[in-house]
Amino acid sequence: MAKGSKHARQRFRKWINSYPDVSAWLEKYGDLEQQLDDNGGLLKIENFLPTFVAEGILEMLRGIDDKTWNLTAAGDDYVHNNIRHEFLSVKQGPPGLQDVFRIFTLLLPDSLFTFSAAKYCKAGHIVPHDDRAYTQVLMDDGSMQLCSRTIACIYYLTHGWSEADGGHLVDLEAPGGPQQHLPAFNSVVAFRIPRWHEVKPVTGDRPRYSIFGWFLEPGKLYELNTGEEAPPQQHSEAVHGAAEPEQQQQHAAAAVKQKRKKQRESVQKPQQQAAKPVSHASAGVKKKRRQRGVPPLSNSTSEQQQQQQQQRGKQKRKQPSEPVPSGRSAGQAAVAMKRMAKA
Ligand SMILES: O=C(O)CCC(=O)C(=O)O
Ligand SMILES: [Fe+2]
Repeated sequence: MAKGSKHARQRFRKWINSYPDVSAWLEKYGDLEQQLDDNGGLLKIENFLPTFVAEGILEMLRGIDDKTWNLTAAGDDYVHNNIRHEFLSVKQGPPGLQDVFRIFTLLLPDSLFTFSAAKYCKAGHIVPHDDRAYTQVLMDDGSMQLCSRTIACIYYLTHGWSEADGGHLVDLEAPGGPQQHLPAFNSVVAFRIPRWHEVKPVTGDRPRYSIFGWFLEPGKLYELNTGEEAPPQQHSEAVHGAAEPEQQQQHAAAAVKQKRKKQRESVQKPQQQAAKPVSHASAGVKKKRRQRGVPPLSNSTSEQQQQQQQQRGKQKRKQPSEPVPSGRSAGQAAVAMKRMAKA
């Protein structure tokens, strides 16, 4: 989008607020969960949005001033289960940012979610982690629902990102060994959680912009990482970029699929029961949510809950990258989108 072009900005705003346009565009990507299953749990999509939309989002993120970006960082104190990371993030941000997040929510319209924008400056990074974490969600009926992250989704926005700029997302569970993904402009990576990965330090001077977030499911779907678990053995120093022989790749993909299926089956049943005491949402509400097809419930997080969450984070920090939940709910955006659909 030409800088300062009012027309381009209007076109961008109109598109992100048009349910028919957004949903028609996303339709070509099919069912996200199915795609993940068909691709060994991780999916990469180039040219994810129309270029003028990607440009519009980038312009919005570039326009966020330094005061608004929050530093998200932790040292390497593994005793307290911290995970080294450092980058800037924003959950509320400028008007329109929620509209941007809403686009991504439509990849899984009936799921709860939480999205933020990120800016990694030079040296910004996250060490290996697997994204397991719980998030308190305030439901429409005023109850709190403890949710687990189930799918991660990251959308990259910096133009002309090259190998020399660093900041690669490294998939540490790729079938053939660690696989680097260049955070290329207008590309998306989504993967099922847990999955070990890291963000290599940004080495160039240009910021690495992204939208990142998670889809959430009610309940404790897994145990949290105690900090003792290590990332999968890195087979070699070299990171795999080249394709494996086809047969080997298929075997590996099948093995990952099988492993994921087993993981999901084994964690869901017992953990959902374990989640009951923390969930105040009515059984009916939960059932409906599980059946999908019912608009997600809003989940704005109150001040008090934010504090509790911060406190918990201090005591037992599990994952690096989720900023303190802000008032904006997981479900609200999708609900708003549904309203748009009716309009
Ligand atoms: O930005 C990325 O490539 C990944 C970010 C990430 O792993 C996280 O926020 O947990
Ligand atoms: Fe992550």
